[in-house]
Amino acid sequence: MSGLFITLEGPEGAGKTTMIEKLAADLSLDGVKVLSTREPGGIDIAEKIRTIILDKKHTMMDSRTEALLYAAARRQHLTEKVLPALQEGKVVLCDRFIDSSLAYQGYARGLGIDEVYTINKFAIQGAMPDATLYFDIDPEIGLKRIAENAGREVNRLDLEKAEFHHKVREGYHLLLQKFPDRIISIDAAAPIDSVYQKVRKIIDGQLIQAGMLNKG
Ligand SMILES: Nc1ncnc2c1ncn2[C@@H]1O[C@H](COP(=O)(O)OP(=O)(O)OP(=O)(O)O)[C@@H](O)[C@H]1O
Ligand SMILES: Cc1cn([C@H]2C[C@H](O)[C@@H](COP(=O)(O)O)O2)c(=O)[nH]c1=O
Repeated sequence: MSGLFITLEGPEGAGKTTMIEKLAADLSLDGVKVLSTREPGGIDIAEKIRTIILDKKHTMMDSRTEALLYAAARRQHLTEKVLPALQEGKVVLCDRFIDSSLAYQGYARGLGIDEVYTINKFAIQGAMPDATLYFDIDPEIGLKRIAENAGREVNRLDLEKAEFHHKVREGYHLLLQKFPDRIISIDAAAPIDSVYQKVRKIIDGQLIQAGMLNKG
């Protein structure tokens, strides 16, 4: 049996981590086997790559180097953690995946969505998510949330100019048009409970469709 691969995407502070934590807890209570993980990271090699990419001192990092490092971290995380969990029939909830590279490196950095997609196709060998929840938020609101979250360390990407963060959002909007069957947009400016209700409804629909949850 193969599991279900769900990715969560969006600009900084959109609420992805908050939603993954709630979902993982509730799905586990419903008897669904869940793996929650994140990119870049989730395993030792990829967490080390994350430290290199997000280090605030690395202001000299070339955009293509950045795109390749994200793709390398993705490859290792996918083969070492995500694919084995899917083979065990688990629901994998992944905080960021290929669409982050397309929006941040492809569009906001200006490398080109199609070029960055090409290197990522090499990295993932067809392992695209079954569904992607995109948390849409004005970057000013997202960055304010992060600034108010004492536990969240500020990283190199957070420190980019406001224009960059607006381009990230624009990039995601282009991806909604490019992948309309896979990416579902959610208004992330709404209160946490209302965002979560929408998320749960979408995930339940996916689980029922995949025969992994019986409801009512
Ligand atoms: N819908 C919401 N309304 C208000 N605050 C929220 C909402 N969702 C999350 N938050 C708060 O915003 C902050 C950022 O949320 P979270 O860490 O979940 O975002 P994120 O998308 O994972 O961010 P990043 O990817 O940049 O780390 C947290 O303090 C969280 O409690
Ligand atoms: C996977 C991926 C991530 N990014 C950026 C997005 C964020 O600014 C950071 C990750 O930090 P978070 O707190 O875990 O969200 O990295 C990117 O630019 N490209 C990618 O492929």
